[in-house]
Amino acid sequence: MNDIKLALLGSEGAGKSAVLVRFLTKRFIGEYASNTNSLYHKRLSIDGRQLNLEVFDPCSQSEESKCILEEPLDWADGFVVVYTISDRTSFLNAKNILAQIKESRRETCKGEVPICLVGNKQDLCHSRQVSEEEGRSLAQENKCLFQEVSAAENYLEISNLFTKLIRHVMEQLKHRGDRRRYSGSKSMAKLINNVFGKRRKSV
Ligand SMILES: Nc1nc2c(ncn2[C@@H]2O[C@H](COP(=O)(O)OP(=O)(O)OP(=O)(O)O)[C@@H](O)[C@H]2O)c(=O)[nH]1
Repeated sequence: MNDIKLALLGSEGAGKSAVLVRFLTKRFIGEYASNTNSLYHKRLSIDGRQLNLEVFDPCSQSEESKCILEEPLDWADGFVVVYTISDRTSFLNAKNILAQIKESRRETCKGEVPICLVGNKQDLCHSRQVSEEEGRSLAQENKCLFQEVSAAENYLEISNLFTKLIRHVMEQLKHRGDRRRYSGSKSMAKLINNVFGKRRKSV
């Protein structure tokens, strides 16, 4: 069984939890408790391979989150960076996050870091502040997948995007000798439990 670890990053309220829960459950839930860091678990089968997926969804509101970025950067095999198409600040933040990911992996990751950039809340295109082209260019500059989505309205696009990202992660892991910097005894679950209190979710 392959273990795949993903981290969701992005501005507060960009829709990280909404995008993730849409992928994991096919449902859209309007409001989420956003004052805790969460680690989601799901067993998946992709291309006939059984996978153990763990996804870290940090909250953006806590004091702890101001320093949380470093841990997922080390821990995750791949990243989902979310911004809101109707909020330019969230796009600029996504740009910074992409730069931080690249910087943190410069020495350790020989190939490309599997990342997908997600422009969420496509249903709010009447108040769009970031064009689709800008999103696509940023993704191209950073060699990552890109898709505009609406967690509120769509499942398929989000599902396809996660599937592509997971395939990319599986490819990268095949070529990596140092499969894990965090081994079982120092998993993200433990880190989260130790630092922030136990909060793990299975869906
Ligand atoms: N219209 C619209 N609203 C959305 C969409 N996705 C999320 N929202 C709303 O945006 C708000 C924030 O969504 P969350 O998923 O909690 O965002 P988050 O990035 O996890 O936020 P933090 O946990 O605070 O970091 C909620 O009110 C959601 O209902 C979307 O695709 N369209």
